Formats: sequence, structure tokens, C-alpha cells
Amino acid sequence: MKQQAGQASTEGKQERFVYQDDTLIDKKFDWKQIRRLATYMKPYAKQLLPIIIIMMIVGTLAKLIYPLIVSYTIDNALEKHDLKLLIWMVAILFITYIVQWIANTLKIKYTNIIGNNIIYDLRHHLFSHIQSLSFRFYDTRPAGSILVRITNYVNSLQDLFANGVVNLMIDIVQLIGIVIILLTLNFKLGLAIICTVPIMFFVSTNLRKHIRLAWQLVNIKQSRLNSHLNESIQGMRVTQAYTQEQENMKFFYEMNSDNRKTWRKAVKLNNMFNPIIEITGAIGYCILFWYGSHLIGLDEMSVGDLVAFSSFIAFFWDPINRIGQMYTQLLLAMASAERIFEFIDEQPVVDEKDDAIELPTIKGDIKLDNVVFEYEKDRPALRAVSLDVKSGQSIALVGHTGSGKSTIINLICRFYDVVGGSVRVDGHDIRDITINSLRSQIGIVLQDTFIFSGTIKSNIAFGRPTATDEEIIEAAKAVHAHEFIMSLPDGYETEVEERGSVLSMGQRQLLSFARALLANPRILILDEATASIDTETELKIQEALKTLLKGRTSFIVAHRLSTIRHADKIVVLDHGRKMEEGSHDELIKHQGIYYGLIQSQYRFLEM
Ligand SMILES: Nc1ncnc2c1ncn2[C@@H]1O[C@H](COP(=O)(O)OP(=O)(O)OP(=O)(O)O)[C@@H](O)[C@H]1O
Repeated sequence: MKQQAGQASTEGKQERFVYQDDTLIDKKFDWKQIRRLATYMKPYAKQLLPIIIIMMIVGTLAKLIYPLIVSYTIDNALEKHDLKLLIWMVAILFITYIVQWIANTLKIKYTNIIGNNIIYDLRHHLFSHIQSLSFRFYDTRPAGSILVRITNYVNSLQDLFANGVVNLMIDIVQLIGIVIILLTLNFKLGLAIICTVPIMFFVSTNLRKHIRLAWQLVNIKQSRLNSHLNESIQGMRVTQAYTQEQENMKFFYEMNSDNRKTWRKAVKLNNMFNPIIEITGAIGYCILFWYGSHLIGLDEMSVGDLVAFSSFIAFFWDPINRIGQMYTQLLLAMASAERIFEFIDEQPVVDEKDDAIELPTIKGDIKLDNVVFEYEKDRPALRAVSLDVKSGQSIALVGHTGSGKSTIINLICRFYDVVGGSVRVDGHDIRDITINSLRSQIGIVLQDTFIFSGTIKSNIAFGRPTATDEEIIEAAKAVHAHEFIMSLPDGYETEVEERGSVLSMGQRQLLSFARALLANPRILILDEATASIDTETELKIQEALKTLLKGRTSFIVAHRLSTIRHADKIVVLDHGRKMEEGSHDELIKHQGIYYGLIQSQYRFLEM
């Protein structure tokens, strides 16, 4: 059953900060998920599990022997005033403690090793899998929700593997051991006490169910708050520019108060748990002392047995309580596992054929043959577009916003698969070749140049990490980036933060040119920045472009007239259709859409 978690109380406000991804999951126990999780344990099972099980049995036995030793000591050493026996018994008691301590220490050590390894493997698997997923996957999910699955849900499994599973086994072994001992010590009294178990278990699991749901709600509210924080920080510049701080604060205040309210409710429920469990435990003790005294009066039981019984009862409630708790933990883990596996089961829409071939070093001929594409059903983004591009040619893609320019680029890189027609590189349909061998020969320079946190040097070498310092500097020089890099405090070693916000737009562009040049791809794709930059940088960028494009097949989503003019071929798109194709002069002469575009949109860019 899936319930929609309570919405943050932002009704009546603008529809902002709406995070609907998380839902409360209240499911029945599902062995399928547990079995699937258990497969992650397999690599370690042979090696470490036997040690853990041995330690678990030894530790539990040592723990259970202790009340029996006390009982034996009371009935034999104390009642008969046997000092020698008493000393022996104390020594045995001491040894039992030591054995129990060693067994427990080793058990904790090895379970932690297994637990951490499993979580490591799971995170690794999940991350490498989502890296292989196609753009479509990212189109339909907010980054925050992906992040939460890799961090929070995997973390929630950590407890289960680090302690839960082994503790559950210990508790079950302990419980069986205690039941046998109680019934052996005194069958009637043992039975009377065991009768309270179902009540205890019922109260424990029922209350825990409510507590679990309350904590899940707390987690959901918290992850919403985190998503809001993430979005607010990312969008801080826009917020400040539009002076929306107060409005933002209101959203935050509401989410924060909502979070506190939910948390308080969970804590209140939580606090009810122990008293209720203690009351049920107290009923057990009352039965023990009342019925136990009666049995001693009838000579059916010794005082030592009664003392042993009272120790065992304490040992008895603990595992029952913990098994209830464990059941809750398992249900939570199942819910987390289900969400994690949902991602792991997600198949890349753009998939490689089993017999996909490695593309050899290409010349760079590209052919689009009647390409049809839609991101969403019945909303075509490209309608039967054909293009024939020879190696070394530069193509400028122009057209109004939403006309399909970026879509052509997405299809050439095979970020999406065509719905109809085909894209061919050097005569190969790109669906028949490995994705890696295709993309490794394509260089992409996007408008929003992504700068990773690290040094300038590592950012240039992003596409070819093995490049030498000389090669990096040479690439930077070729695109005229060397000069500004040398003016930075630490030159090529200057640290830039994520997204490179300390660099200007033009500097980021030059850096990304250097990155592309160093990678030396046969095909270059360039989404030209729309923002106007100063004339000096503009000139530098034009110079850099010439170097970058030389000898490569290139597609440029072009905004600058200077770039368009120098292109070998201009392709004009409109509503997903190729409307015109030709050189600048040809198209101007034709006086069609391109002519109109130049007249209106690009006039002010003329240099
Ligand atoms: N990820 C997506 N999911 C759904 N629809 C999309 C997606 N990306 C683009 N579209 C739609 O596909 C059409 C073509 O978009 P595309 O990005 O190719 O246009 P464009 O010419 O590059 O525009 P711009 O110049 O504004 O970047 C548009 O109608 C757009 O709304």
C-alpha cells in the first residue's frame, strides 16, 4: 500500500518547492527483497560468516550458562557452606565472562567488516549503474531524489547489515535456548511465563508499526527540507537578484515547522514504547514471584531455581523486544531496498547491442537519414530531417528556440535513440557500434560549460587525464587561454570550485575549448554561448574556434553571426523540420527564413 505523504503546508502559495517523490511505504514482509539483498552478502559468506556464527553460538552459550552457575552456587555452595565449591564457581563465572567478551568482540568486528563491505558494494553498483543510464532517466527525475536514494536509502541498510542480521540470529538462538532452559528448570512456571510472550510481541510489533511510520514521515519531511535547501543554495543568485529572500524564508519556515511537528509526534510515540514494554515485563515478574513462591512452598522448586528464573526472564524479554525491533528494521530496509532496486532495475533506454562493433578511428562523415524523434509521445521534436555532412565540414545549426538544434546534437552523440530513420557515422548506423567508441571520438563544448571542482589543469585534462603538462599548456595556448590562466594566483594549479563560478563566462568558454582540443576528437559539437562578451574576449574566442575546428567535422548551435558566416554549411530548422540548407551567401540570396532570422535576431551581432 502506498500512501501519499502529507504535503508541506504551502497550499495557496506559488507552486514552488514541490517535492513529491517520496511516499510513505507501509508494506508487508517481502522475502523477495530480502533474498535479493542477501546476494550482496554472498561474496563474504564463505569467508566470514562461519567465524561469526561460531562466535555467536559461543557467546550465547556463555551468556545462558551464567544464571545456571548462579543457581547451582546458591543451592549447593551457599546452602551447604562449601567454600571450595564457591571459589570454583566464581572462577568458572569469571571464565564464562571472558569467553563471552572475546566472542562478542570478534563477532562485532567481523559483522562490521561484512556490513561495511556490503554497503560499499551496493553504493558502487548503484552509482556505476546510474552512470550508465540514458538522458531520459535524468529528464524525468529531480537530481535530489537520485541523491537521496544513493545516500539515505543505502545508509538505512547499513544498520541492518552492520548489526541487524547477526543480532537477529543471536536473539533467535538465545530465545530458543531460554525457552528450553525455563521448561527444563520448571515446566509449570516456564509455561506460565511463556504465555505472556504473545501479548508482549503483539504490543511490541503493533506499537512499533506506528512508530516506524512516524519516523518514515520524519525522514520524508527531512529529505524535502534538504531538497529545498539544495535548491535554495543553487538558486541563491536568482533569489537575491529578485529579492525573494523573504518569500523563500516563508517556505523554509513552513517546512521547518512541519518537520518539527512530525518529529515531535514520532518522539511522543517512541516515548510510549518503553513504559508499555516495561509494564508487560512487570506482569511476567509478578507471575514469576507469585507462582514461584507458591511452587517453593510446595517444594516443587528451589530458591536457586527462582533466582535463575528471574535472570532468564530479563534475558528473555530483551530478545523478544529486539526481534520486534528487528522486524521493524527489516520492513524499513525492505522499503529502502525496493527503492534502490527500482533504480538498479532501470535499463538504459539507449542500449548497446550484444554484437555492437568498436568504431575504428573515424574520418568524420555524418549522415542523418529521415530522422524522426520525440522526447514525449506525439510531440515530435524532429520530423524527417536528413543531412549529409562530409568529414572536416563545419555545420551551423540555426533556428528559433525549440526548433530542434540541440536535439540533433543529442542524437549524433546517441544520448537518445532515433524514433525513425538513422544516424550514420562513416557509414555505420550508430546503433550498431559501441557507445564508448562513438562518444570517445566526439568532443562536446556546451553553452553552460561545466567546471569541476579541482585545478584548472585537471579541468583541461578532463577528457584525457593522461595528458602531460606540456600538452595541457599547448592546448591552452592554442585557444588563447594561457594568458588568463597565467594571471590567476597559482596559474594552472589554481583551484576552482564546482561550476567554476570564480571564472568569467568567456574564461570558462576558453577553458572548455582547451579541454576539447586536448581530447582531440574527430567530431566536435559546440553549443555556442548566447551571452554577449566583451569584444576582446569575443575576438579571442573566434580565434580559438578556428584552431579548434580545423580539420574536424563540427556541428555548432550557432548564435554569433561571425560563426555562422564562416560555417561550410548552414542548416535552418523550424519546428523540428529542416527548412533551408546552404552557405551564408546562398541563403541570403534565397531570402527565406534564414534571411529573416538574420534581419531580426542576428542584426545586432553583426561585426
Ligand atoms: N528533455 C526533454 N524532454 C522533453 N521535451 C524536450 C526535451 N528537450 C527538448 N524538448 C522539446 O523538444 C523540442 C526541441 O528542443 P531543442 O532543445 O532541440 O530546441 P533548440 O532548437 O535547441 O532550442 P534552444 O535554442 O532554445 O536551445 C522543444 O519543443 C522542446 O520543448
